Amino acid sequence: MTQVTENPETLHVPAFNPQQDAVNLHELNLPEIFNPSKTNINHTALLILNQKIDIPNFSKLWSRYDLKVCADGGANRLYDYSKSNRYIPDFIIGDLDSLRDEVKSYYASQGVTIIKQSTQYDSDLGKCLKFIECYYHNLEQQTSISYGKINDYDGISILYGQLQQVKCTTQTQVLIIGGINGRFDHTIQSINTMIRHYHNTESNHVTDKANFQNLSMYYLTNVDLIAYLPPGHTQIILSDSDSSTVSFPYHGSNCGLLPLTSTSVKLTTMGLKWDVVDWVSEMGENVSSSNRVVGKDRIIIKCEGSRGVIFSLELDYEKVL
Ligand SMILES: Nc1ncnc2c1ncn2[C@@H]1O[C@H](COP(=O)(O)OP(=O)(O)OP(=O)(O)O)[C@@H](O)[C@H]1O
Ligand SMILES: Cc1ncc(C[n+]2csc(CCO)c2C)c(N)n1
Repeated sequence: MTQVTENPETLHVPAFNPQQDAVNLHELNLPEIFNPSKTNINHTALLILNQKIDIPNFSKLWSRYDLKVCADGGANRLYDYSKSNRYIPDFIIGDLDSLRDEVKSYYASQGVTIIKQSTQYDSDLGKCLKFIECYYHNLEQQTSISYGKINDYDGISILYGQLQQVKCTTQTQVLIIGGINGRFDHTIQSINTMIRHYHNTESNHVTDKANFQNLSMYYLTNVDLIAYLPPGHTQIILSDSDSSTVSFPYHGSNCGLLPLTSTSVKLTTMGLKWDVVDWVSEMGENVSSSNRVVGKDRIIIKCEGSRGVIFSLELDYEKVL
């Protein structure tokens, strides 16, 4: 039987006990996204796509993330963002059809590595994500990639295929700015890339799926954060440590559980204003939008099915950054 419960504005949600409660436990640690600590995440990357940068307190994110990559015209956006104090990325990657000449020569003069990948069978977003994985994989294996030797058609994709055969043990977190709420085809492809990445449907090397789960990716807009919650249980951490008070940054925030995959998903939640039990959700049927965070410290979401659900969460930037 499916069930929706309307909760009070604040709800205690007990910590998840993996031994007792289930296998396949994932964690979405919200404070770690805005202020990553080295104890939980080994590597971080900020990926700038080609849309105007309008994230409040962008400079804080910039200083808290290690590797900075711009996808093609994303470099124009970074260049235009601040004329007085220019932000210098580590890499610019893409087919380079959008990168302006003055931006290219400025960043080249600042030592930025510019990698052309002219294939039209992958988005510049896809190329950058593969590159980030290769970059950290390589760092871990202590091998050196000569970036000048990557073929300028699809060299990153080839390198990516080769590296997937070597197990990687570190955790990388990629925060992506600019992939959502501009052009609709790009927005849907951004969501598709996130789902695809998790389920590894793009690579022939499916022998070691764990490799792909070492990289987590999130989209940030000027109003919300978007994440993929895979099949299994996800514990969404709302505060740094267990506190007796309400976790203010996210408490009361609007959120959505959006079944933007190709199949239905059965959802059970704990910590939302409208919690559900065994609730079948799919496009064209039931979809939970305009829900609200009422859980103290955490929310727990269970997804049953072959695919998970997209989670969107409204942000109060004054509080989270
Ligand atoms: N309007 C937009 N809305 C959302 N995402 C975008 C938009 N424009 C670009 N992106 C993202 O930024 C990445 C780099 O963009 P790029 O500079 O190649 O833009 P573009 O030339 O407009 O893309 P395309 O060649 O596909 O038209 C793209 O792969 C995409 O993920
Ligand atoms: C079926 C199919 N549809 C669209 C494209 C075009 N395309 C996909 S990614 C990309 C690069 C964008 O920077 C381009 C042009 C294709 N190759 N195959």
